[in-house]
This record gives sequence, C-alpha cells and structure tokens, in this order.
Amino acid sequence: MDRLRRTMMFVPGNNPGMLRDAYIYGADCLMFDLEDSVALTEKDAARFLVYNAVRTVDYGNTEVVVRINGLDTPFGKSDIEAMVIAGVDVIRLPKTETKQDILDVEAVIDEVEKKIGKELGSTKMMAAIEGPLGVFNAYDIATASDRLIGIALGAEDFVTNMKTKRYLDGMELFAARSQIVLAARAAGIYALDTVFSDVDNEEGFRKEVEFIKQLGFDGKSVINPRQIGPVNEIYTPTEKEISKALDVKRAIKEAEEKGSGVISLNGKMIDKPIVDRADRVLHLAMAAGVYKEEFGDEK
Ligand SMILES: CC(C)(COP(=O)(O)OP(=O)(O)OC[C@H]1O[C@@H](n2cnc3c(N)ncnc32)[C@H](O)[C@@H]1OP(=O)(O)O)[C@@H](O)C(=O)NCCC(=O)NCCSC(=O)C[C@@](O)(CC(=O)O)C(=O)O
Ligand SMILES: [Mg+2]
Repeated sequence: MDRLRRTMMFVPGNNPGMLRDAYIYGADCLMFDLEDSVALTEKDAARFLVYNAVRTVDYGNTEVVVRINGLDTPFGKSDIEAMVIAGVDVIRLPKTETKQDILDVEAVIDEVEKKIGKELGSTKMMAAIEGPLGVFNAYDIATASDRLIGIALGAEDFVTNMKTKRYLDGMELFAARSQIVLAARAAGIYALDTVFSDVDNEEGFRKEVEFIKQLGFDGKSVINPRQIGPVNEIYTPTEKEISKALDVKRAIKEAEEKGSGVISLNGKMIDKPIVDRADRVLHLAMAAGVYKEEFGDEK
C-alpha cells in the first residue's frame, strides 16, 4: 500500500468555486467530474474549467482524479486528451464493463503521453464498475492494465441497472461489493466503495462506512465535505488499536528471540497473519500521521 485513499470527493466539473476550494476539506483524493454531474450542454465548458483548475490550483498532496465520459460518448476522447495534458494523477473510467474498455482508454492515454513527451505510464487509471456485466468481469478489469490503481463500485447506476433501488441495509449491493473487493485484492490494487447520496443521514452513512471497512474496502467516494470527517475517522486507527498492534509486535519479537513463530497474548494466539494485520494498522496510522515508527519492519 503506498498512499491513503480513504476519502475520494466528487466535485462537479462545471462549478468553478468548488473546483477552487475543494482541497481545503481534507479529502485524500479529489475526483473532478466531467460525467453524470455535468449536463450535456456544459460538457465542453466543464472540461475547460477542470483543465484550468488542474493547471493552476495547487492541490498539494491531495490526489487529483478526473472522471471522464466514456469513449462511447462524443466527449470521452477529448476528455482524456485534455486531462493527460493538464497532468491529472488518475483518470477514472465510469461504467466499465469489460477489459477492452480499459485497453481502449489506455490506448488514448498512451498516444497523448507519447505526443507530449510525458513518461509513459505516469497517468494512472481507476475503473468504476456500475452494472452486472462489469461485476462479472471485475477480475479481468482489475488486471487489464498496470496503470490501474483501483476499482470502484458505482452503486446508483448499479441498482438502476439491477431494476432495484438503494436500501439502508445495503443487501442489494452485497454481491457486487464482495466481487469487487475480491477482484481488487486478487489483483493487488485498491478497492473503493461508492457514494452514499443522503448527505443529511449521518447515522446511516457511518453504518455504511463501518460495513465497507469490515468487507475490506480501502475507502469510499463521498459527495459532500460533511462526509469526509466520518470516513477519515473510521479508517484511521484509534489509540487503542495502535497500542494493541504494538503489543502484538512486542510479543512476536519475544517469541522469535526464543525461536518460536507463535505466542499467547492475553489468552489469544499471535502468529504471522495477526502480526501482518498489526503491521497494517501501524502503516495506516503512520500514513494518517497519528503514529511515528517504532518498529522498523511495518509494510
Ligand atoms: C450533494 C450536494 C448537492 C449538497 O449540496 P448542499 O448545497 O446541500 O451542500 P452544503 O453541505 O450546504 O455545502 C457546504 C459547502 O461545501 C461546498 N460543497 C458541497 N459539496 C461539495 C463538493 N462535492 N465539492 C466541493 N465543495 C462542495 C459548498 O459549495 C458549500 O461551500 P460554501 O458555500 O463555501 O460554504 C453537493 O454537496 C454536491 O453537489 N455534491 C457533489 C455531487 C456530485 O458530484 N455528484 C456526482 C457524483 S455521484 C454519481 O455520479 C453517482 C455514481 O456514479 C457514483 C459512483 O460512481 O460512485 C453512481 O453511479 O453511484
Ligand atoms: Mg454512476
């Protein structure tokens, strides 16, 4: 794991004020949108606005992602060309159905990078899966390109395609979420969950974040600054979790000094997978700035 992607905030690409100020709220990534939050009549203006924002605003360490329109629309190719030239970190492909969708977008990115003399492969990609075919093809999609840093669920489109709607318990998304998180883990890339559209329902939102963390997702798309704090909080290890992870590390060090790979700590067995999980807690805590390295071997 190389960086935190707990929160990825969608920002409509046709809103200059939001494009300018979005980084102040503390999301790990900003996702400027040229697709569904932009009306057809605004597509060219939004592309121009996002291009200028990426070129001129200093977003610091915040990762800049742009969700393009698909190549099956009149806007997709121009979106990719403009965003590679602008220098975005990641291009997000919506409604990904097959491996070929990834290869087609990659071919355009390759062409632009070569044309402008940019390092080949430096523009990363992310794929949103928003329908049943994409869910079936999740592993093929996740392994289609070295540029891919993650795959994400797009739940609003997914439930529409499935002829259902979103429920608070999320059962209608369980199969898709499971398939996506499995595919991402098998491919060694990030698993990213979808938006929660009821911005005023903080309790429901928190429950959903706890649940997707339990499933193994690395983070979640958000649509409003009020949703950033809860996700970052839930995904940042607590003092108690850090202290427990350090106890595990001390215990296994003691066991190894005695020539063993297993030891008991407070009545519970500690062995390699538990030590690996403790390493991950410490790594996330370090990345979030709430812990400074004590053991030298965290992954
Ligand atoms: C929801 C709402 C209208 C609420 O408005 P409200 O006015 O009630 O917001 P307030 O809380 O009052 O705002 C307080 C202050 O924050 C500023 N502020 C608000 N939101 C901000 C933001 N996003 N970025 C920067 N700044 C922001 C605002 O400007 C104000 O600033 P200021 O005036 O200075 O105080 C608004 O947030 C909003 O438009 N969100 C983005 C919606 C969007 O992008 N949708 C497309 C992506 S989903 C999709 O496509 C589905 C998907 O594809 C997804 C998938 O693939 O996962 C699928 O299929 O599922
Ligand atoms: Mg969508």
